[in-house]
Amino acid sequence: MKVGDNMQPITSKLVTQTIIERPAESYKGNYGRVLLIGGNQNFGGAIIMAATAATYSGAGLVTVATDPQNFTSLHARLPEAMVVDYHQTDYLLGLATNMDVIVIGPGLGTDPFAERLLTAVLNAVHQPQRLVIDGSALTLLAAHPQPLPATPIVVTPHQMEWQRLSGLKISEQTPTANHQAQQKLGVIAVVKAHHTTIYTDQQVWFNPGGTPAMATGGMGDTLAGMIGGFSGQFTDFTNAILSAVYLHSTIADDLAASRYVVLPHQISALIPKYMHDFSQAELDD
Ligand SMILES: NC(=O)C1=CN([C@@H]2O[C@H](COP(=O)(O)OP(=O)(O)OC[C@H]3O[C@@H](n4cnc5c(N)ncnc54)[C@H](O)[C@@H]3O)[C@@H](O)[C@H]2O)[C@@H](O)CC1
Ligand SMILES: Nc1ncnc2c1ncn2[C@@H]1O[C@H](COP(=O)(O)OP(=O)(O)O)[C@@H](O)[C@H]1O
Ligand SMILES: [Mg+2]
Repeated sequence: MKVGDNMQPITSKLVTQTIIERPAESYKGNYGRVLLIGGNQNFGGAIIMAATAATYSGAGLVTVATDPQNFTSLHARLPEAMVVDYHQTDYLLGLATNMDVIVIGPGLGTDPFAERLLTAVLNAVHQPQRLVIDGSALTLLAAHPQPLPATPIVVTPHQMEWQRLSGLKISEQTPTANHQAQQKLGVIAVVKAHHTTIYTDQQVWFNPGGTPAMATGGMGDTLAGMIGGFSGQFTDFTNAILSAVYLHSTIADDLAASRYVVLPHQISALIPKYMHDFSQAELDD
């Protein structure tokens, strides 16, 4: 990725300013109610990894709407998460309306059920809920374009999902072309790659971190969960997204110093420690 002249790096200072120390007088309701929707019968791991990342990122309350077959395996690793059968659409939409953040797509699949569920959720999301669209939900959106809710939205495609969504072949995905495509979509775009780039209406950012040790299934599901967890806690949506992208690769880079591959759950396990360190770091003047 050629660094365009108008691209800004995400800096540790931005992360330090975003991940602030928690006031003592607070409770879980202050730290975001996050709903994650995905995990069909083949891709249960995706939503488990996303929910794990959201929980370890400090979300106040995490609910997972998934295939019931995943309930036991999810609770085996993440008793903190509440569950709902994503086939119970009316009940799920009732829950969704009280959520601060909704993450949809990890392991969702692209069958007709998934398509109907995505449409139902997109029609139900309302201001000021924050929406993270990842994985299969992006592939579905590209195949079946539909109006997006008027609320803060971020999409987190890898380069092939971005090709589907933007129409830009991977070889054409330059910062300028990506920015134009993002402006047309009217959402924040996190285009994941060796150096992930992030596009908002105002600015193009690039993530200085990243290692090929991250090239393993579940790494993007984990990022989607981190973005969801951060978006439920930090006021500025863009800074929450940028901080999640930066921390995701910073943890991986540190682990990759002594590991050939970094596993998604290894990153999630370290999120609380890294968030602590950034919340304590002195703001360099
Ligand atoms: N353990 C699990 O349950 C996992 C489930 N996953 C879920 O599986 C579903 C499908 O996601 P996938 O990304 O696997 O499948 P996709 O069909 O979206 O993407 C895979 C295809 O895109 C191409 N591709 C992907 N990234 C590329 C890149 N950077 N450059 C060039 N070509 C690229 C691959 O060659 C392949 O043809 C998603 O819902 C995802 O969340 C994956 O996250 C993997 C782990
Ligand atoms: N060579 C690489 N260098 C840096 N980061 C990488 C590399 N390969 C993959 N990643 C990161 O791993 C993640 C892959 O996302 P994705 O393909 O959606 O994974 P998933 O299998 O979870 O869907 C992205 O955050 C991407 O930036
Ligand atoms: Mg993915």
